[in-house]
Amino acid sequence: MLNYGFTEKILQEASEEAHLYPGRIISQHKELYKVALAEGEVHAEVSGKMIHGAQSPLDFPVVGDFVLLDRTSDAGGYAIIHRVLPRKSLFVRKAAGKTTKAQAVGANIDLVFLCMALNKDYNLRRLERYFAVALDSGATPVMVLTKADLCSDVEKRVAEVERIALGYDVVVTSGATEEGYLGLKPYLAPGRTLAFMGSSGVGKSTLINRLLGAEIMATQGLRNDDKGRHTTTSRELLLLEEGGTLLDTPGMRELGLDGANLEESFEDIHMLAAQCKFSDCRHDREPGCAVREALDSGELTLDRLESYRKLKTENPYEGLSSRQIEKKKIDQMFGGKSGLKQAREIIKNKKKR
Ligand SMILES: Nc1nc2c(ncn2[C@@H]2O[C@H](COP(=O)(O)OP(=O)(O)OP(=O)(O)O)[C@@H](O)[C@H]2O)c(=O)[nH]1
Ligand SMILES: [Zn+2]
Repeated sequence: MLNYGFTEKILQEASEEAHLYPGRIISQHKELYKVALAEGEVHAEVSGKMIHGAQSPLDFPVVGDFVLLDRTSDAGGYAIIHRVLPRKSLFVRKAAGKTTKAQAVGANIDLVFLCMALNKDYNLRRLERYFAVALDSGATPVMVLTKADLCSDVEKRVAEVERIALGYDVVVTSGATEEGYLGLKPYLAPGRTLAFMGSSGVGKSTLINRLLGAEIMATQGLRNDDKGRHTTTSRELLLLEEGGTLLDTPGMRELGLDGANLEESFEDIHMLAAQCKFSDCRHDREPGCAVREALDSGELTLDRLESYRKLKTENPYEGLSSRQIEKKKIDQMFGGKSGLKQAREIIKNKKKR
């Protein structure tokens, strides 16, 4: 049980409803969940009450969630999920079009490896976006630079990434050697849930297989022969040999560029902007602009400022959490300008917290 990341806090919360049993979602296929309990694994569905009471798709369980079930065996029919326990973190894919709603892709991830390869894939601006998504989720990000064997200037790259990492760890790995993954090992711990994010082909599977160890690697091999890689029976929450769990879903891997938290990942620019003479400074030609001063002194690069500006125009919901986005949409629908004002207030308050 504890292997699957159950903490004292979770068990405490679960014990408040003594007639229900705590479990953790290990996979999902449409409305059918697979849940790990102390007694084993069961198939489960959500209760009718949960369906009717749901206000958003985010109210439903997702892989990684701790839930409360009505039984410990599905021999007589699917178990029923009655509650989703409070989440420590949540990764959300934000709406692409107007009709699609936010979709949860992973819950209760403690630490997320943001992978970028040290070859042609290397792109600081993209890493900044992943970083922002991670900060938005509540998980702790770790920057992972993969394929070190393909790079002749690793130190320079590390220094560049450290400059955008705001003090979070930067690790270099390589799948080319047996020991190339060892930099990740210190992050494994019993009860801790890890996940990987990064573009396709950067070497996530290669690293994951090393972390999983021999036994589960065979399972992975089987899955690769299979067209449907993630089927009802496949597990998306995996136990690691060294302790801890790995949450690996297609949705998590691909989770890209929306839902970014610009407030935190561009903290340096925000701090500079706060020192501009005018509070509505556009950092263009205004006198007393701290951002332009930083550009002149080399403290801030033009690249970074431009990627910030670009992201800002691409993501009108910058700095807002999923809940706040919903609020902002409503405000915009009914309040026009005042709605926007309110959104700014939210951002300000968020920063203060
Ligand atoms: N040179 C080199 N090649 C690597 C390294 N790690 C992985 N590769 C190769 O890069 C390719 C992609 O690696 P994967 O581990 O499948 O990448 P991934 O990030 O899991 O990709 P998706 O499954 O699409 O998300 C494979 O051909 C690997 O053999 C590395 O450290 N160095
Ligand atoms: Zn300015």
